[in-house]
Amino acid sequence: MTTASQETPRQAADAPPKLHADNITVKFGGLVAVNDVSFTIPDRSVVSLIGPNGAGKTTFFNVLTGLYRTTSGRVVLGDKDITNLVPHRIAGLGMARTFQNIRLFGLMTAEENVKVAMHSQLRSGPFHTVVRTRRQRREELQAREFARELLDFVGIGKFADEYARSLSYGDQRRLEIARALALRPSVLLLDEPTAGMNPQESARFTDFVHRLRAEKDLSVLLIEHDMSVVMQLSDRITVLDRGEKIAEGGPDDIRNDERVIEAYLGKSGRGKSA
Ligand SMILES: Nc1ncnc2c1ncn2[C@@H]1O[C@H](COP(=O)(O)OP(=O)(O)OP(=O)(O)O)[C@@H](O)[C@H]1O
Repeated sequence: MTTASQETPRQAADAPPKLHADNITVKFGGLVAVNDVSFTIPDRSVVSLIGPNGAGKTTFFNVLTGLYRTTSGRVVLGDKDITNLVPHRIAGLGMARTFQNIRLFGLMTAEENVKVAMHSQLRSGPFHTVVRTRRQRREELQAREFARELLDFVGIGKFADEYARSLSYGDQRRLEIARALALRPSVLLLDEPTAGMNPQESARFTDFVHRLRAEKDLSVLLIEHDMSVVMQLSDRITVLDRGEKIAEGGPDDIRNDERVIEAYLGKSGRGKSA
């Protein structure tokens, strides 16, 4: 049997879709931020969304996670139509995300941050919060164990009792991922996960995503500006420019695609930032 870790990128890219977005258009007044973009995330694959500044990547991401509404088009997760559902419903159905700007509770410990994320999934209701029942105590214990397991998995188990704000930048990013994993997602969306990391942290992060994919049964969608991270991690890359999908393929196809080179460098070769 082939495990996820043994799959070649090509096999992973050909797996059945875990998520598909069909003909997504998003308009802000007169501005078309995303124009008729279709896209799939194959099961247990790493897919990256790249493009110059203002290409529409974040807008597209926000539509997938329910933060923005589509003007038209459809998003399907597994076999469920999730178009324009509210973010917590989409998260509950198996799509978790991290944010470009870290969103942690600085004055809570790392473990507490993960447990807060888990809270929506605990079964005990308000009654059990007032009257501590055996079920509630059991759930708390399980939540604690699962939080510790996730912190170990992302490599910051030894900081479980530290305040989130006292962690290094790279470790805060790891904590964000632990919080997202607490939702037991089938699709994990990472918005510029290496932003602000130094080269060593980025390299460690790349290894970590390889492990994530090998050991957790999930697909990853990445918005990332660091091309070496994108090229090392992605089974498939989708390129947006000015709201349009201009290319899609494996790292080698994208590296050599004329339209992509032009979108990044401009016809005259004057650099646009990635
Ligand atoms: N809430 C909003 N209201 C109005 N315009 C918006 C909104 N969000 C994004 N836009 C516009 O939509 C376009 C696409 O922006 P978006 O942030 O999705 O691009 P991006 O590819 O993520 O860029 P970056 O790499 O700089 O983050 C831009 O012209 C942007 O100004």
